[in-house]
Amino acid sequence: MRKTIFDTDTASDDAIALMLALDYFEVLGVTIVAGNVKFENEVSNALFTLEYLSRPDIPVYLGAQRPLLGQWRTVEEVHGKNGFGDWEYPSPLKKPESEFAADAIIRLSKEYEGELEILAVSPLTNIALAYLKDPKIINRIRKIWIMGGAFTRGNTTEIAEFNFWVDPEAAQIVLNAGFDITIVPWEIAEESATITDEEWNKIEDINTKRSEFFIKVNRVLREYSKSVGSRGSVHPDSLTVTIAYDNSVAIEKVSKYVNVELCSRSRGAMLIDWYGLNKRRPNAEVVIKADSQKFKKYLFDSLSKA
Ligand SMILES: O=c1[nH]cnc2c1ncn2[C@@H]1O[C@H](CO)[C@@H](O)[C@H]1O
Repeated sequence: MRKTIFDTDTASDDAIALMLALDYFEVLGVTIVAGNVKFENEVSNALFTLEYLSRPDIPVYLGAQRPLLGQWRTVEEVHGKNGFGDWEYPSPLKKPESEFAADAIIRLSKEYEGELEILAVSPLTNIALAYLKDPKIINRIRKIWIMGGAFTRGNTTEIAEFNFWVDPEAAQIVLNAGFDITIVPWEIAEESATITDEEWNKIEDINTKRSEFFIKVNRVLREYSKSVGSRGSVHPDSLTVTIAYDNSVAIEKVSKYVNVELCSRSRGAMLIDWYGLNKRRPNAEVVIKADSQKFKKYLFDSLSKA
């Protein structure tokens, strides 16, 4: 099995993405970063998810509790107060590790040199810190799969997607470091990874421990997504993990030089040099079309497991 680290600001869809990652990969660690909701809620959500899915053996490492430089806001309106749709789940017994997330990423990249992949469904602060401490890490990490960026329809500002918006400095550092990167932008998820009412009802009917988990953690996400005009709950992190596992889910991709804007109103905007105007080598593959049916088949298969 391919070896991965799951880097997450654990709320709603992050937890479903973690469930998929546990099915598809050997997850060597879960690293927590500031983003969606209060840090302590993200930690608790990750610990609980691992217990709920009977994987308390997987270590959880605490990472950056704020972005490198900027101010950010958490988005409880999107995921519920605790990030898990206000579900008052029992407190997890499992505890996090004492090693700092960025140090764990560096150590694991040495132990599994050339093999380790990172599933980055969160702001990129932890990965930027790991790179700043040990720049040679770029030669040891096989691949980083990033959920981030919007082409034009920002979900956090007019132009910015949440993960890039929370820590655009970190995103810029990671994108320009020299890693092998694939980016799954926001609009691709909205197009291909939105769970409609009909699909939501089908998930309710599956009636497994996993489907019950899906419904509970995503309840507020669904209401929020519909209130801003999406056709249902949007699952960008789950789509990213599925594309990492089966690249044929990404139907169209382009290799381009990608950067992130750091300034004022357009802070966090994804800048794609479509026409090679900068004469810079492509630093990322960007997914521009995904196979919705194939993604949903993977999701439903996983939710149907006992
Ligand atoms: O409005 C939202 N819908 C879905 N995900 C969101 C939203 N706001 C923040 N996130 C979080 O940021 C990424 C997507 O931009 C996802 O990683 C999700 O965890």
